[in-house]
Amino acid sequence: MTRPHTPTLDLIDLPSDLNGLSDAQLRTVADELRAETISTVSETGGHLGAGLGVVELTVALHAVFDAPKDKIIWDVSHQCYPHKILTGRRDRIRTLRQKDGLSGFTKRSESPYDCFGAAHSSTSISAALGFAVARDLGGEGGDAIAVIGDGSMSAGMAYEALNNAGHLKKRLIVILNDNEMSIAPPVGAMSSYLSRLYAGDPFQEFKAAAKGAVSFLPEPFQEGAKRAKDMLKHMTVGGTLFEELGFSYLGPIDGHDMEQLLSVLRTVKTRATGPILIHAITKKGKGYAEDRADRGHATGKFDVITGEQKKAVSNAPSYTSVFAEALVNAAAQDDKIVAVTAAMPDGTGLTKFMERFASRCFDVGIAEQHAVTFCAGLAAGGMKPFCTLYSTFLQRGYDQVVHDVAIQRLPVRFAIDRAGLVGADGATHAGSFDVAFLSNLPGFVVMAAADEAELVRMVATAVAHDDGPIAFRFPRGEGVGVDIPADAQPLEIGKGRMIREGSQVAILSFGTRLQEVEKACEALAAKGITPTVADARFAKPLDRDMILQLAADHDALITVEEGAVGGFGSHVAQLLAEAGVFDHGLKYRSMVLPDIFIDQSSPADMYDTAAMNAEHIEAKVLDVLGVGVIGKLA
Ligand SMILES: Cc1ncc(C[n+]2csc(CCOP(=O)(O)OP(=O)(O)O)c2C)c(N)n1
Ligand SMILES: CC(=O)[C@@H](O)[C@H](O)COP(=O)(O)O
Ligand SMILES: [Mg+2]
Repeated sequence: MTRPHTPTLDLIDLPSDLNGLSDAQLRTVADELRAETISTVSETGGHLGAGLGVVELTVALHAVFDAPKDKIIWDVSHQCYPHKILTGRRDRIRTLRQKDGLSGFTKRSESPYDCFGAAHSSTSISAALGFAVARDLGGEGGDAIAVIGDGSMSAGMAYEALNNAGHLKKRLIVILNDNEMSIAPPVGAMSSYLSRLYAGDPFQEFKAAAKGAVSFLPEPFQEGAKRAKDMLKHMTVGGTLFEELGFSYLGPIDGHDMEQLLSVLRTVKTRATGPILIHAITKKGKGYAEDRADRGHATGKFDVITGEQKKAVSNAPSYTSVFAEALVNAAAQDDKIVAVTAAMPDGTGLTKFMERFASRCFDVGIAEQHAVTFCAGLAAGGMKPFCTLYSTFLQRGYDQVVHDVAIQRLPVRFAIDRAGLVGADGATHAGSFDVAFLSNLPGFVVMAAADEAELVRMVATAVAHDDGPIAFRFPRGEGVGVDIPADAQPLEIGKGRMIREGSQVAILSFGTRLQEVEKACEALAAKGITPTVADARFAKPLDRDMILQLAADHDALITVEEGAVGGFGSHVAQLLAEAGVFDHGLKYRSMVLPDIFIDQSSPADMYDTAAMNAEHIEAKVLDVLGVGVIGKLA
């Protein structure tokens, strides 16, 4: 594609290069930065809308503040592409989200301008407050500035931070980037409250004008401050929730109006003493995707002129859609089934459920902790809640899983999407830990689907299981293309299944690595080795009989799972050890994700890094049998 013409942006390598530019030139930088962002994401895919919404804010922040001394902390940081372009990474920006390329999020190891890494939401105010306190205690840094979206303001952590900041009264700047969008349209009373703060005509008719803001302003010692004063006369001041929490509230301001932004930020920089919240109104997807339903939140590669996305042809339905359809079908039969998502109705497939059973589907906003305990309450109240979260985001609700669900043995059904390595979102989004952190909880049932037919069976199993918490996990992306049972029956709890009988070595798979195991077996067959293969289905309770029989019948047993150490394989090892099987010479190997955070790439490549693809399984079999190890894997 033709790269956009960016003569002014070409002058900028680092934020300090913005210093000599006039305000008019900064406006031009913003326009060119927007074009460069669109052009980049058209080649890489990724999070487009959020970045487009903060282009002006990014330029203004870097023009007014002095990063990396001043700490600019991007919440979630899916909006950080313009920031990366301005902070010495423009030459690599088209490697975004690719193997060995730039991360799609801020990452401390990538640049000193990424002072705090993120990808999960609502951490920025806490981190900024930490920087502010460190600074005041003699640590490094100047100003601490958190930029947080309206969607991310739904999470409890943001309020924990505001509460603490309002009390500590440190100089701290929070910019609330309010675009009235999360990934989906925002939900909740707080979202309505923010909208009320600028109800009507956002930037013209603000009644409760000058009082607080004017006292906050400097004498008009420069042009910018004069403009700021004129503007702030029209702002809503006084009585906001943020002020009650101890913040000065400035806003709402037009987050695309460079003049307003520069004026307000310069004023704040000069005058702020305590915590201050600037409420900026922006449009997600500004300048390219603002009219789309999703505002261009995330996209594949696309043609800039037509907007058409270059989609890979898929042969099988995604696991997510198979899950969603199975749940909708189950809910049609059972009116006790309810579904909960934490701001990911599309990502989890629950949109379908919402359309069909609106009163039984709840988008609670970005609030995983609440989602879990809300489900606990629903279960205690006699419903059958499906708490539908990505593995990585369930991490945030762990105490709730333990304290509110497991200890009370409440039958919350956890549908865990994005299990295992997810690809371009990288380490922050990998679903690596759920098997480990759920399987150690007394009374939990933990399942992993080997394919989409199994997933449907696990939905049926979860519906039927009223005896305590139950979880099933499945990966991002397409299924295998197997037939899906029309009338899936619940599985017997704690029973695995034999896939094929062989000899010498048994491979016990948990989850979708089963396809890689099958491929490995084909390669091994050519070498005259025919492993037994079983699908464990359950990490908890384990199929003790099957596992002990496999151990008795083979020289070696290998477990394979898409999770970190401490999960399925560790439980199998514990069983074998306790049963004294090792005393009789069984060779045991456990293939788990390695003890590193794996950076973004394709899932297949990430599993290659993890040494968990078919060739690695084949090598493991050869190794454990002492047959010799193949080529590059030696
Ligand atoms: C804890 C957590 N839950 C869910 C997500 C998925 N997620 C990423 S961005 C996003 C929406 C954020 O909305 P907002 O903060 O308003 O930013 P915007 O995209 O509108 O700029 C969500 C739900 C996440 N990153 N972290
Ligand atoms: C930034 C974020 O957390 C989400 O946008 C995430 O990238 C979505 O991932 P999926 O594409 O797997 O739904
Ligand atoms: Mg938003």
